[in-house]
Amino acid sequence: MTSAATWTSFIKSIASYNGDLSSLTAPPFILSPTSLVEYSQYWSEHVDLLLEPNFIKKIDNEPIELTRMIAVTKWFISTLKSQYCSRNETLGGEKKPLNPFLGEIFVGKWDDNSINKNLGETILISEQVSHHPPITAYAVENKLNNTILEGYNGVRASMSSTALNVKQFGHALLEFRNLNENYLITLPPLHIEGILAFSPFVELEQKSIIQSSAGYYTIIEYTGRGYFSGKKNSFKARIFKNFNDSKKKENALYTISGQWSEKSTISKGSSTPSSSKDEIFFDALNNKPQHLTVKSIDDQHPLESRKAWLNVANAIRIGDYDLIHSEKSKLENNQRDLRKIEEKNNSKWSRRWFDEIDYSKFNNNDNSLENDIFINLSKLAHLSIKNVASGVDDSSSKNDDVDTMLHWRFVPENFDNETEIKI
Ligand SMILES: CCC(=O)OC[C@H](C)CC[C@H]1O[C@H]2C[C@H]3[C@@H]4CC=C5C[C@@H](O)CC[C@]5(C)[C@H]4CC[C@]3(C)[C@H]2[C@@H]1C
Repeated sequence: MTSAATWTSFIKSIASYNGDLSSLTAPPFILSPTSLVEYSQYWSEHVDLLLEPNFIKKIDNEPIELTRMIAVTKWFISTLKSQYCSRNETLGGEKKPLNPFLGEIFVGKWDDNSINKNLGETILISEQVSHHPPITAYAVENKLNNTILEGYNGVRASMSSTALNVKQFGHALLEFRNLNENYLITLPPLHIEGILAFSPFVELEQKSIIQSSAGYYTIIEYTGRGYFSGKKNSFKARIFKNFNDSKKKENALYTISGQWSEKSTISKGSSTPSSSKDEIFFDALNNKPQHLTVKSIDDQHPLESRKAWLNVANAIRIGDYDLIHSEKSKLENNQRDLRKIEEKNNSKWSRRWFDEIDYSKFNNNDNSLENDIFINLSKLAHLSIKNVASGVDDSSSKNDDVDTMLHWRFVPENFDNETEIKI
């Protein structure tokens, strides 16, 4: 069967599809040899921008916290091309990632000489903390500058007539511990366009926010081709003094607009910057991503993603469907056996470097609440702390049918005490 015919039959098979993406058996040519647990690296392919707020000096008539919020917004915009376009660049289009098994890990580092900015070593720690539903937790840590980004991500998907709609769950927390300043970052919904046209690609939609502990609040609105801007991967970001000011666009202190996969410009105030006369904010075409260094497969632990999936990834690369199926089945059967043993022993897989924190246990008079940066930043941004889709505000009716408040948190001492896995 030609791949176009296979693709058409595949599209028919998912027409009435809703829910867990991993249950899809996609044809081999749409499969990526990379596991979803590796996608955490896309948060830090511009390490210099991630760490920049540590080096900002106060400029005249502007609070330094505002200058830092502009820098954090620039770093966040710089992550989007890697997050959502890297498969187009390397594989010719969006692909279906390998579905990580419970406990699958991915570690790597951006060492000094790769970015030669005397920033010190930055490490990536990523762990599949849940298989049903798939949830990846991650941390990016730079000890020299006492800076850490941690977060987790889960997705829920549904098919419309022409696109796959994806809601993201989770959030990211960026902590500058030398500055005693931190940020909450929410994740935008997205949809996969071009599925019927047999060349799928991601387009972001609606909005995501960045909330600073200093009060500053950035809202980023996404549009794509066919919207008023007409260009794919478009966005408009507005930086406000705080959440309440964001109710009126004219309160914006800065406005940034353009394409997150190409160029964007920035101007003071609430007017939309023009690409001609205003200052370039970020140019994704001329800022190549900094790729992290990963140990060779021989030096990897069996739980490390590229070692665990090696045979499946090689089968995908040669497009041998039967071999993909047989190698994948070996790995999945091994996982099923592990779960059966755990069930028999009434034990469960222990997460290595992350803990699931139940925030519903904290009540308002519990003193451990005020030091939790997620609680404080969510309050400033008026965001729900329930397990609703990322960025849902605390007054939304979407909260009514969700009660749980379970969020994954990095446990640095677990990683510091790690003996088996080397970066
Ligand atoms: C639905 C039919 C089907 O399987 O078609 C295959 C198509 C390639 C579309 C489905 C897959 O598209 C992939 C895109 C993936 C997202 C890309 C980037 C990110 C950001 C990262 O920080 C977190 C994960 C996330 C949201 C990926 C989640 C999984 C996505 C949607 C893949 C789809 C299975």
